[in-house]
Amino acid sequence: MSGATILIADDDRAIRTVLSQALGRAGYDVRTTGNASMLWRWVSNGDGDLVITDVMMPDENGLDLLPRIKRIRADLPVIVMSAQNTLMTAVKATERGAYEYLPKPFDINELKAVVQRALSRVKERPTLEEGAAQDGDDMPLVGRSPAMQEVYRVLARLMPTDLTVMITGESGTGKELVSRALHDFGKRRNAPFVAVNMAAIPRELIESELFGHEKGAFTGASERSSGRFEQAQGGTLFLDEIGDMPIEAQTRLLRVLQQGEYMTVGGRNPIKTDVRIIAATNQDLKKLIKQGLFREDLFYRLNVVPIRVPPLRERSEDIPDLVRHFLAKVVTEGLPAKIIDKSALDWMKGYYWPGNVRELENLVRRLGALYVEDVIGADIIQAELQEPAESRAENTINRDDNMVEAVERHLDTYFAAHKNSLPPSGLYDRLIREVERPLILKSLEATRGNQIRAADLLGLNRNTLRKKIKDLNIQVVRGAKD
Ligand SMILES: Nc1ncnc2c1ncn2[C@@H]1O[C@H](COP(=O)(O)OP(=O)(O)OP(=O)(O)O)[C@@H](O)[C@H]1O
Repeated sequence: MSGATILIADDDRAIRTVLSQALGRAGYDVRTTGNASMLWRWVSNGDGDLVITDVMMPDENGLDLLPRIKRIRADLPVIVMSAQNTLMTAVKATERGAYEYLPKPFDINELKAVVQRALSRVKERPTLEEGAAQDGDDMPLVGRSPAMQEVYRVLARLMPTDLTVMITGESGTGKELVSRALHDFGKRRNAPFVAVNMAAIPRELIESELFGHEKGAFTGASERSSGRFEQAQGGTLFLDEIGDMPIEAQTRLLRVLQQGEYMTVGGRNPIKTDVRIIAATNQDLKKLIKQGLFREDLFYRLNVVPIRVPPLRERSEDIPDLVRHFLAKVVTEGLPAKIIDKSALDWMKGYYWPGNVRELENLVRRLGALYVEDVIGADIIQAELQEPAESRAENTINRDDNMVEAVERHLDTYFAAHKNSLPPSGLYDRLIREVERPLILKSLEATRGNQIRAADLLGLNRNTLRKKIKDLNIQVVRGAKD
């Protein structure tokens, strides 16, 4: 729709200039203003085919103007750009009827593509009623890094839809929190959110857990029982650790996604279902597909919109905000208030965070519970977390060392870091766990996930190994062919 008129409101002259040049060159008529009142005047006069507005302007917040624009000109697409890059800005912009939300800084070509899309589809997007969004303090997801903003942008676009979503990310990155945000701010928010963790349910019970069972369907089924699909009716079903779903249950799930109905275990009549599915995994599903452990057709049904939650090490700039958030949270749990100083924060930014945000949250809780110091410095953090990412390579066991020497050196550093005090109690278990985890992981790798052979290799009883795998939260890729 070349020749269309675009109205731009931003109090930053440089942005106005860049946008008006780029869009002018693309063949649009562009009008710019530095305040919201001029924009409102143009819109109420019926001018313009599309609006691009900033949020913070000297006379009014662009997000407050948005519902008024939509009330008088519902079809006018509005693109909101903002440097206030929180999930709530993205959610509010979407809820109030923005066509698109672009966190600053953005790529000018991306903006041009959005403008083109908006003008070729001048049609009102479904908007949500207002009132769901809350401000600042209750922010469900903390962090304003570019990596998280991208997540927020996708979330905001998905909220008014029922699309199936697949959330991937390492353990502890916040996948469940993302799925909750999608539900809590989406159109199903008044209906149930039901979360099921595939890894936590015995495999033989998963189908009955999800779809329910009839009385007498199997030994022990003395009563009819409703499944999670029934409990989530009208709402959202969050299928966590989807890679652990047994293949028979996958077939059943695929049928639900294809036909919108399912049968209980032992049941004869199909039951209609209206549930939004959000799946999550920290495994590589493509690898599981190759190994015949995950159905490819189910993968494509679930992977309609993929969201990757980045590991914490890729967004270390979020660490200070997250630390502040967790410090405030532990105070509400009755633990003393602490300050984590800048040297400590800097050190944390260089750490690898294998357990991601969960590890950070647990660390903050430990600091509150175990240390008498009001101000926590880098030495304490270092002792708690052992070693920063950069020094990891130097500190790992030197190939020429024997293990005893390496462990001794490691412990010397650990004790030295505590200077005149002792490390927190529980050292024995902590250290053994640290050795146990890689030992079991490597043994499973060597036996390609075969637990019987791994138990044999380790000289452990099979049940003991199984329990350790569970306790240490180790993901086993099962069934790989030798
Ligand atoms: N961005 C965030 N802001 C605030 N808290 C967060 C954030 N991300 C994660 N958390 C917190 O970290 C912990 C782990 O998050 P969550 O359970 O959502 O991770 P997950 O990726 O689903 O983990 P797993 O794969 O192990 O199930 C939770 O206590 C959650 O509240």
